[in-house]
Amino acid sequence: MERIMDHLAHERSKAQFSVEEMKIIWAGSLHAFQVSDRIARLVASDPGFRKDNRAVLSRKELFKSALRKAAYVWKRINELALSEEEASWLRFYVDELAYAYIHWGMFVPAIKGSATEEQQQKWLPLANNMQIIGTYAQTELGHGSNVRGLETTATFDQETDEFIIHSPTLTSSKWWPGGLGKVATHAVVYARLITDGQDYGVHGFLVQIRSLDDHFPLPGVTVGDIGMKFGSGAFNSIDNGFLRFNHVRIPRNQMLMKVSRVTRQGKYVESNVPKQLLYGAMVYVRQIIVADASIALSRAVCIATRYSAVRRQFGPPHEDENGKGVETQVIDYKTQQSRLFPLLASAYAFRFVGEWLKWLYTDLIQKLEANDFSTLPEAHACTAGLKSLTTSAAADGIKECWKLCGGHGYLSSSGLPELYAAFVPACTYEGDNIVLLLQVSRFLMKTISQLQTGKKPIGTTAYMAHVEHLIQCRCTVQKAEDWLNPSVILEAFEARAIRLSVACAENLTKFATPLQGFSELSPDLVEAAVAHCQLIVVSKFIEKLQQNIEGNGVKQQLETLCNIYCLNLIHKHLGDFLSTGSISPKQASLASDQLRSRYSKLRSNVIALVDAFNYTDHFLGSVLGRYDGNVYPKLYEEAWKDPLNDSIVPDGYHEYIQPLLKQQLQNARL
Ligand SMILES: CCCCCCCCCCC/C=C/C(=O)SCCNC(=O)CCNC(=O)[C@H](O)C(C)(C)COP(=O)(O)OP(=O)(O)OC[C@H]1O[C@@H](n2cnc3c(N)ncnc32)[C@H](O)[C@@H]1OP(=O)(O)O
Ligand SMILES: Cc1cc2nc3c(=O)[nH]c(=O)nc-3n(C[C@H](O)[C@H](O)[C@H](O)COP(=O)(O)OP(=O)(O)OC[C@H]3O[C@@H](n4cnc5c(N)ncnc54)[C@H](O)[C@@H]3O)c2cc1C
Repeated sequence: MERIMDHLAHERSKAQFSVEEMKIIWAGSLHAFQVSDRIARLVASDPGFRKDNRAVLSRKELFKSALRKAAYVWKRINELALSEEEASWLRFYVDELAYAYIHWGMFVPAIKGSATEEQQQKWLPLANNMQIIGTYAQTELGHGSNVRGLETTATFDQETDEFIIHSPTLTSSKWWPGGLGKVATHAVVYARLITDGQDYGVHGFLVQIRSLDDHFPLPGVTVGDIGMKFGSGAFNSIDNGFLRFNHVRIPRNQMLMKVSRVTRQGKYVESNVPKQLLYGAMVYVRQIIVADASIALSRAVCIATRYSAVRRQFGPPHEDENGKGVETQVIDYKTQQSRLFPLLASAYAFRFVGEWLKWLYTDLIQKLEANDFSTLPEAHACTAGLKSLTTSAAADGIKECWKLCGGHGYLSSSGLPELYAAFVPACTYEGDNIVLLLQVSRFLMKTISQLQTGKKPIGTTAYMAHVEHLIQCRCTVQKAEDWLNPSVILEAFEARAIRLSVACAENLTKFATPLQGFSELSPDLVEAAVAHCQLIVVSKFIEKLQQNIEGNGVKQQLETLCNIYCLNLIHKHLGDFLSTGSISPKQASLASDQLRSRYSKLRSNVIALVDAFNYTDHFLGSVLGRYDGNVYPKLYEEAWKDPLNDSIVPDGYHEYIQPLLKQQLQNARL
């Protein structure tokens, strides 16, 4: 036991940079680090936030435990008079999916984004004080991705000045909203607005669904939970629900009227803001999900990295720091490094692109407030594309981390199965990842077509202004070290992205209609969108390195991580880089050489690099990822805690094992 604890300490002593400074870089600022660190410790030390028993709870127990914790969170927020920032850190570190995620993450943002000032004044205080609990009811049984295809209707009744909310078909039942099944009292419901016999498409409405007195559904409302979901804990602590309306009436002023409104006379009036703002909550949440992706991936990487340094298999016996003969740490196998280190680099890359996306979103909101809608299409494309790219990579990465931990990774106590089950739906919710990439490709094709009209591309598409150069330029790499030059890397990624996009644009012209072309070429369009989004991540990582980064050795580590992120992408997408002529086969081989050399350079720093995430053992929730590396005794301890070990002889022995054994014995004797 001592040896293993010493072992991680030895790993930490090898770090060539200041972990404390890296923690600040990871957190985003000294202030963010201090607040998050304080709240993380507060949660970890409070037995009310215990979560190590989750895997063995039944669905009902799990749900009730999540309700208890959500109420306790609210109590602590008020008792400690936490600021909004501190409260959101508290909810984050409690790490239990419950209705509060949707209430704060979607219901409140939907009101902020789509309600008028007057409506916000009425509803936000109620929501902010938890006098009502809200959900976001958009998806239906029959339609999720195709929002325009939603069937729920909101028909204006001029006589009573009300909307009648109705579910005309089974497929129009709302299906999936979190917190809806058993908890929410109110919902932002997306329904087709019909007035004067005309259908104006999907709009948002604020609908009360349960009584605030006895919690029973209001007349005309049928509501319940949609059932168990993937994994044992994960999303099963939350009540994703179904909801059907039978001519439920709401006052006219509960239509969210920032984008358009219906007058007392039933006239539909559009305001000067683009109708896409109705989808504003999705832009907001997609940006948050990118940050979630870096957190989920970094958790998994932290577990797999620490465990890989503890775990030893095979190899000629080495001498450890105490001169004892020991086997090889699995982290020293080059295959382990080539699977793990790019994931570590990706966690950092996603962190920085998430930081930038948050800035982009804040900038968008400021512009929208000044009635400047010019950056909305780019913000939509960036949030959609990066949500897709980072969640797909993080979900795959978590799965890989679990395999990197061998058999023990499959144990619930590793924390990895539940992390995977909790995160993998991020590839679907807030927009299916392929559907979102198709939105990006639509934006790219539009940008390319506008190049011919002389319109200057801006922001993340600014590189397209250099299309003539990028289409024919040749990569200048001659030796492996040349791959460490950021401008060389950037140009290779720009060339690959624009060449894929331009090829799609040219191929689209060969079809009878754009619709037919988009449909036939959609796999290629998705690849072009991925290339563009990867370029964004690469360029934001490189930009981050151009900032003033303080701390002994910190910048050097980030440079190595950035190189690994970029070179590994080249390695994985070699087909694209070669087929577009963005690099040559010889340069690809030099990139692989350089990648191997970067792994060796990173090796002695990896434990410190995952320490810089500053995750408490409570938050990590993993025996394999423990800070002290004391894995084996704790695994053994955890095994004893399983309910099956409550009794020496299991329940069922007398009914099913003993009679069977007896029967077989008797048969043998006969
Ligand atoms: C361990 C970690 C745990 C983390 C736990 C977190 C908690 C989890 C909570 C999960 C909550 C989940 C909630 C949900 O899922 S809510 C439902 C979300 N639903 C979707 O995302 C649906 C996806 N579909 C869509 O977004 C759209 O319908 C789609 C964009 C696909 C529409 O395509 P369509 O071709 O029909 O286009 P439109 O006619 O609708 O659009 C026309 C133009 O509008 C532009 N556009 C589209 N969307 C937006 C937007 N959001 N903002 C701005 N602009 C937008 C589109 O590009 C078109 O523009 P152009 O005409 O200029 O091309
Ligand atoms: C855990 C979880 C929580 C959720 N929470 C909420 C919530 O709080 N509120 C809410 O309203 N919704 C919620 N949702 C629903 C979620 O937003 C939808 O499931 C999501 O938008 C995907 O839509 P879909 O299920 O209709 O998938 P579909 O669109 O039916 O996708 C099925 C397949 O078809 C493909 N596909 C679909 N359209 C196209 C196309 N045009 N081109 C190419 N391929 C296509 C997809 O790529 C996918 O492979 C939640 C879902 C999950 C899993």
